[in-house]
Amino acid sequence: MAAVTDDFAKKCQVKHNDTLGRFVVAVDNIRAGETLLVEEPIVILPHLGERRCARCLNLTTNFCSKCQLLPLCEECKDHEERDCQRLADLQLSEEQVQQLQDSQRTEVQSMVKCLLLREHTETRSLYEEMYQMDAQLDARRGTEVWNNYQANVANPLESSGILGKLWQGSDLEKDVELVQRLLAIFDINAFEIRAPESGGSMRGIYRRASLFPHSCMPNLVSAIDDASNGRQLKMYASRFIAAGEILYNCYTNVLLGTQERREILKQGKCFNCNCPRCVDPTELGTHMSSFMCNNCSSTGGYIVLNPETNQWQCLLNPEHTLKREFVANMLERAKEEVFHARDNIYRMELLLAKLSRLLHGNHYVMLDLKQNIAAILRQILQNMAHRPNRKVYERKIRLCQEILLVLKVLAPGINRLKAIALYELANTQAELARKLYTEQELSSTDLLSQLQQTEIMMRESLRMLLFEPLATPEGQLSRSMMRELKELQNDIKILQDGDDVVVR
Ligand SMILES: C[S@@+](CC[C@H](N)C(=O)[O-])C[C@H]1O[C@@H](n2cnc3c(N)ncnc32)[C@H](O)[C@@H]1O
Repeated sequence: MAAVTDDFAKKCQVKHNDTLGRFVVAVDNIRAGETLLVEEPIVILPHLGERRCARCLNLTTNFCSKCQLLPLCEECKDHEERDCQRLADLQLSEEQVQQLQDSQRTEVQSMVKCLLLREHTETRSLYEEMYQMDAQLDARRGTEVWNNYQANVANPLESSGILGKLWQGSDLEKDVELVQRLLAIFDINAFEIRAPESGGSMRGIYRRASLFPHSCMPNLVSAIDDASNGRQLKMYASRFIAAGEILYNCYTNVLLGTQERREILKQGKCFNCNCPRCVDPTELGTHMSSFMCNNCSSTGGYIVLNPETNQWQCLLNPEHTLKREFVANMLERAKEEVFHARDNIYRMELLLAKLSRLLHGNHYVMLDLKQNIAAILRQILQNMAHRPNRKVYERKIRLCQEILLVLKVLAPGINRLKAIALYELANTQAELARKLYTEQELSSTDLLSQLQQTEIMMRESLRMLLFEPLATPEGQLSRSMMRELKELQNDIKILQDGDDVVVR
């Protein structure tokens, strides 16, 4: 566990300042796609409210019958012997065990898993490194999260007697905030990793990767290989990085608006993000949080949150404003409507048309709708029994182009979302061109030119995805794209040789 490549030591330097705490800078120039770090997690934890088998990480409600303190699913016979034995040796009473197994207290098991790292000489240094991570205790003390953790994790651990028994003879008991510190370290430093079941996720704590500060315009990409239970993390440069530049990861979803991203970072990670995107009310001209100005919409007037006045004001005429409560209520309603329209393409298209009178076409709520519509169109196009007509292809192409335009600004360089949107666009354009050619609505010269354009997009997408570890869904996609690209190149060659019958 927790092996790390030498690249980090060679290419990165850890520094400290008052704003960022510890952060990392590039020692030398770094090429786009260059790997900086390959690292295994110190520990893998379930999300709050979930329990996962200590052996296979599948969701379970069962516990190991020997130690009774760590979850073990029905399929797995045992978990790590030294952990099991150490816990069994504590000889907790039935009542104490019950207290710790309470279904409201799932974080207790995560804490036990981490405390066990300290118990073995092989893993003690990992525990100590984890303990040094940023915890932001001053910002968290007395908050709702703190109080919940106190009631559901710290107090039960304390009163069950497990801490006293584990720490007998050491002075750890004097550290009255130790449990809160570790819980805060999980919240502030964890990376989201894929769980064994489809769509599920878990948390991973990584020694070096947790040192990278956040920017909503990062210059790094993180990818977690989930081929095995190892969940190896790779961090690579998304663009050229000059020596001395700070290396930034992104802790949030780039397809959220500034207020939402900042709120997540403030609540979850205890800092105010002041990256170039967060301080620009137009979000680098994408208008991902902008409203239409009723008075100036014909002349391109958009209402944005003016950082100086803290009011929603039109960029063309600051007299035109929206009340903060109106903005908040409107967005809440819009998100609810999007949620209810999900899976129904007609309702989503109607909602998109309705919201376009209020929100900029790139507003993050609009982009969410567009992504959902594009996903349904993909399913329709994949099922030829639907006999999709030209308009379906054209609609999907348009949506992919609109999403891509925003991503090109927000995520310059290598980016997974951009690569996938580009692939979706290329693929749909090629399918439409082939369909039109078969229906004799496109000449072989036009088909050739369309397929050549598609090839350029496909190669660009593949160029980005090839940096992904093979065992990730994106890594797998890149392998199937290579096959598609070969077929495409084959068709292009046939058309160039003038043997168009084969392509039909
Ligand atoms: C995962 S840790 C990063 C490493 C941390 N600075 C340290 O000293 O260990 C996340 C914490 O770093 C700080 N941080 C990261 N990015 C920041 C940013 N853009 N602005 C201010 N603080 C930031 C915040 O305190 C945040 O809770």
